[in-house]
Amino acid sequence: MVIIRKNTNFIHCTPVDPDQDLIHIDCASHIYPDGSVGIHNMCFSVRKHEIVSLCGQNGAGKSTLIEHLNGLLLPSQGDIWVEGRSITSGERGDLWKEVGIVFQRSEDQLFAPTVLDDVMFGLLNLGMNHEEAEAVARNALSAVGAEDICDKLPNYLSGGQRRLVAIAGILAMKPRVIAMDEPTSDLDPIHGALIERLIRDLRDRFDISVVIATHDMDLAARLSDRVCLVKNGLIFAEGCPKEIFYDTGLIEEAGLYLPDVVMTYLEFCKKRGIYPKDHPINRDDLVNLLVSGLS
Ligand SMILES: Nc1ncnc2c1ncn2[C@@H]1O[C@H](COP(=O)(O)OP(=O)(O)OP(=O)(O)O)[C@@H](O)[C@H]1O
Repeated sequence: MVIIRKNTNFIHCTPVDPDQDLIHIDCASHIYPDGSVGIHNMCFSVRKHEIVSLCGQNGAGKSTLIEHLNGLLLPSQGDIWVEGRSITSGERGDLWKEVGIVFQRSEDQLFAPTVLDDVMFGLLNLGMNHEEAEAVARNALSAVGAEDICDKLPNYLSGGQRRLVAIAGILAMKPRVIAMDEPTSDLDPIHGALIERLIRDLRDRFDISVVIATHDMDLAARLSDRVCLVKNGLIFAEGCPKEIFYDTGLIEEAGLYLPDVVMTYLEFCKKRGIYPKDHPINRDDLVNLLVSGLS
């Protein structure tokens, strides 16, 4: 079911289901010091064992929302609950362990002398001994395919390599939720595919929920359990990819484009004079449909 929210009628919601919602944000507003509106009437939950995408144009409010997930930013009006605990009224000192953020500009995240030191930094801060921290860090680097650059200086890494190291640093901390701002935007296709696989693994093997902010509708369609459309600081619609991406009016309202698979299928149906009743959302779905023959 697609949930539609109107800008004007915000109804504050208390945590809907503390057993399912790892994070629940009920943010009437986030106003930056210069008066810019980052968030306006945003209600958002991260549930257990899911990949959820935030899709919207530049300036829609995706990064602002992501920075609320671990209390880096707080609502000007409203509250955030992490596993049922309000973080504006309670202690938020250890939130960075539970919710890791991989920023769009990964270079802002790396500061240690070597890649390995960087990934070990948070683990040592947690009190892990050096040997154990090194083993965990090497595992995390290997999970993202960056084990061969562990002795390099972060300053000398390419943009894509920095992204991989930043993800490894967060992964090593084993948080409950990882939020990624444009996770594949500066990666080559091989590393992009590796990160895509890793995001699925985070959910399926490590039971970490993943929030992705992206303009890449193909990525969102392939990966997401749930898609949230963001505009003017508000999530104005959310649902599963098949519902959201086959609602062309909603996608247009968000100022986005349809994923390639959806566009191809709709054009194919139009040319054949077929009603588009199936909703393939990734390439495999589409190929299987075409092979089995459309009726
Ligand atoms: N530090 C800041 N100070 C003032 N205004 C800000 C700041 N960061 C973001 N904004 C404003 O808040 C609004 C939402 O920006 P945000 O970065 O969250 O959008 P976004 O959807 O992540 O965009 P993009 O896809 O370009 O990264 C924009 O109007 C932006 O100009």
